[in-house]
Amino acid sequence: MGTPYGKKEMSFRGLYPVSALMNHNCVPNTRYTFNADSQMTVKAVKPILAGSEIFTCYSGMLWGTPARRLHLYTTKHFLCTCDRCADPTERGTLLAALKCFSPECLGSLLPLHPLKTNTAWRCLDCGLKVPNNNICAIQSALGSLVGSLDFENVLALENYILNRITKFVPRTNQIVVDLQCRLIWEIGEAEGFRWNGKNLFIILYS
Ligand SMILES: C[S@@+](CC[C@H](N)C(=O)[O-])C[C@H]1O[C@@H](n2cnc3c(N)ncnc32)[C@H](O)[C@@H]1O
Repeated sequence: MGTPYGKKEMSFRGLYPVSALMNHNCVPNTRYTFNADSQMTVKAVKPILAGSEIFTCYSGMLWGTPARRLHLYTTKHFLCTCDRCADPTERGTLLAALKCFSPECLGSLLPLHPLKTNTAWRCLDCGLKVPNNNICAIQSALGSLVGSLDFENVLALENYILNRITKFVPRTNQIVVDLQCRLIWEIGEAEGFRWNGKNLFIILYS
């Protein structure tokens, strides 16, 4: 367990026999926190009707469907089939979307059948169909790119988001969202850092 970003990440294991009864949903109805004594608190994030199931999320909330499903499969041994996983657009968030491979098209590629692991992907705009192995190659190259980043260099990170990564993926993609969260984290933590009042706004809202 740990905080998602930055130097304050920590790792520990514990036995939580009551909360361990919760099943997973990619749109859970609870969230959990730990205090300094490692006690866990589970809170509802929306009204839960008496008798309905209480869910938690075992995976990254801001990861796209292929990343969440792979993580759940390798760590918890099941393939999630929840409504969010079944929806190619993930409720319009387009977190997994890649830029269309066709040079003239500005559209986004999304999985055609997200519950099938080897699904082809299709452009929402031009309809171009791309086989799953091409998509995996791009995803792995993007993972290596992000792995080489220095997350503590705030200006380099901002420049990277504005000028480099968004050449390859749409701004909705989980990598851009994750980098934005890291940037916010770093700005909040950086000693004496002064926000110029412009760039972050552009990153977050353009
Ligand atoms: C921590 S246990 C959850 C409680 C468990 N269902 C029980 O009855 O004790 C985690 C396991 O529950 C199952 N599980 C949880 N959420 C699931 C889901 N959305 N779909 C399929 N299996 C799930 C998986 O086998 C997973 O490894």
